[in-house]
Amino acid sequence: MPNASAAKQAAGTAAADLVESGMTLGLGTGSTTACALEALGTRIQNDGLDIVGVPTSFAAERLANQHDIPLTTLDDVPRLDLALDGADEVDPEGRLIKGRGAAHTREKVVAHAAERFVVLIDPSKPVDELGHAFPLPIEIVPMALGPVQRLIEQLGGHPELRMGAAKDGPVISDQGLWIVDAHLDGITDPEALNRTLNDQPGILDHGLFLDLATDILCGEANGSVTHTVV
Ligand SMILES: O=C[C@H](O)[C@H](O)[C@H](O)COP(=O)(O)O
Repeated sequence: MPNASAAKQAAGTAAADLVESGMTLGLGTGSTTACALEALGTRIQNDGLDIVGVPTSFAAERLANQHDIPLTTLDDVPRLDLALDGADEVDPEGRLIKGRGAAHTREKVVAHAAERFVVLIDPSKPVDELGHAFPLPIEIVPMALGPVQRLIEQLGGHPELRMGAAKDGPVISDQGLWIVDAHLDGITDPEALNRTLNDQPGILDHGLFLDLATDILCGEANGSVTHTVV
């Protein structure tokens, strides 16, 4: 992946090194996980690594195909050995914000099905408190836009319907739904917000990932990687 930073490459390579033949994998979405998929493709080609993966998005599916990574679904493989994925923010307790690429709903399904959920980041991702650097992505049924926007305002935040860069109108997720980015200026109680959002009709899922990460691999620009077990 020539455009990825050295830090992302380091995290991606370290993640691929955790993989053993016979494993079932969750294949995450984003630029950091793309480095891991490329490294896995190289191991398949050079070492005959025997794996099968469940992709978390159409983008991940296409990348996996490019790297000759065999694919399956959670219909056929109920548990995964390892899920590899990126994050937008990681707090000191290993709680995450994900979904800058609007893939968080499938990513959460896959992470939840995995024995280990390995999060690949670079030094720009660790934060003291979630929700300052990135808004919280919320995938919604389009007709629930008004109620969800009002909920975010009641929570003291600012909702923004995500608009397409390459098309007019809202970004459409892989599920055909819309994304509202909740600008919250800090999430002081992620567990309470998680419960509130999970209780709101019309929300399919949101980008708070709590109690899911088991390992954080943080790549550095010099090629070293810090492995934190959560
Ligand atoms: O929807 C996108 C995903 O949650 C990504 O895993 C996340 O945004 C991190 O992406 P990147 O590795 O490109 O920073």
